Amino acid sequence: MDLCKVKVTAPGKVILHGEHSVLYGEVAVACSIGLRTTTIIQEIEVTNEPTINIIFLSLGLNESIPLKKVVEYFFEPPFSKSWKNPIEVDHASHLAKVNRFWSMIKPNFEKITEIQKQSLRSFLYLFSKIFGHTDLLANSMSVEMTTELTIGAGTGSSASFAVCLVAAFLQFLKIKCGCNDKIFHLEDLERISAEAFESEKIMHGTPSGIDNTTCTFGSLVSFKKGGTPCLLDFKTNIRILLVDTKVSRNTKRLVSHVSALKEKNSDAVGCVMMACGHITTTAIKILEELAQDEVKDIEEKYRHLRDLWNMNHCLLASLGVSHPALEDIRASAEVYGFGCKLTGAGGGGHAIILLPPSSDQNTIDSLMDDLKNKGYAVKDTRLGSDGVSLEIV
Ligand SMILES: Nc1ncnc2c1ncn2[C@@H]1O[C@H](COP(=O)(O)OP(=O)(O)O)[C@@H](O)[C@H]1O
Ligand SMILES: C[C@@](O)(CCOP(=O)(O)O)CC(=O)O
Repeated sequence: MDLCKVKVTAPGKVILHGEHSVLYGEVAVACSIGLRTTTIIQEIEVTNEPTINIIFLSLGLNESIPLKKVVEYFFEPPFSKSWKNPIEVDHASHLAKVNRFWSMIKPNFEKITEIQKQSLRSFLYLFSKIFGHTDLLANSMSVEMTTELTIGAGTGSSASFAVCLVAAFLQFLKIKCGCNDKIFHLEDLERISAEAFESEKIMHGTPSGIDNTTCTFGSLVSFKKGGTPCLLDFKTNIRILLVDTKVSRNTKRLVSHVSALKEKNSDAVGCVMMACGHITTTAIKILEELAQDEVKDIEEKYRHLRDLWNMNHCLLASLGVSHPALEDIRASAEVYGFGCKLTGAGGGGHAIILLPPSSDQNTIDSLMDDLKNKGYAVKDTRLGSDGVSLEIV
């Protein structure tokens, strides 16, 4: 049999509306973006002991572990030659087993960075869960991961990472089982999102599920606390600038800040949250209209969206989750008449700037230059890119 090679990409995401207010019961909406993570799995003919080579380029991580040890430690009969029956494991005990394995195989595991530890834990958790009842792995394999996303800055790098890994493992398994599918079907996507959610739990404890859903399916996902993320049945292709303040922020701290503010000003903060909810609902309606085949008054709709982005930002700023760098970016966008808001928890992280289709490229270039000269990182990308995809290799 030929040596197997699989290449998969998955998008990152931004929260368009509903950050913070989602925690108080309001609807939020997230959207995939055109910046992607890529995973390549390649089988390598065995010359001696087979190994799994983990190469996470964005983390400067290159680890090699003996395949035999992984198989002995995690794999269990009954062995199957089908990819179709996902294995259920108890999350906490499987993760504890993964942690024990890493401490055993890599005695300095506790000394590497927390970011690297998280990625290695997730990797082995997913690998052993997906391949754990198969006896199809004999050769060495390399798993290489790269990303266009900034890691740890609210644009869904962890979900994009997990979705890519699961999708690549699943496709690898399918090929090993003799299946020649060249696309992911709905049941594959549902499984990819569900398995990636387990990795999100490793990274975040109690994730909402909005990130893994958005990075798997692409496009727009709405979400209410305590509910299941809902895939909106329309696509968008809006151009944005994604601006990285390079100011690190702590989501938990910002969430606590808002909660303390609400304790003291329950009605006022309640009204702000409700206003954010109204903005989300109106924005979804406009996005839905913009996704129709024949759209009337496009420019007017973009002006309306711009107002909603600006209003949403100011409401978030009133909660104390903006930052001078975010305000600076907004001021630059305002000079050119563009709408702009923080995305995610705020306090730094990223801002998004809405670019209507009529925007003049020279104007966009000038704005980008202004922002770069001020020290921000700027990416020109689109909202609503495809979800996880198989690439031909
Ligand atoms: N390309 C990647 N390669 C390896 N690990 C990654 C990659 N992207 C993200 N991660 C993992 O995801 C974690 C980032 O999660 P998080 O802090 O939630 O950031 P984000 O908001 O970007 O998802 C990192 O600590 C790292 O463990
Ligand atoms: C502030 C919050 O609403 C969004 C956090 O977004 P991010 O992880 O900073 O992208 C928190 C949450 O929804 O869990």
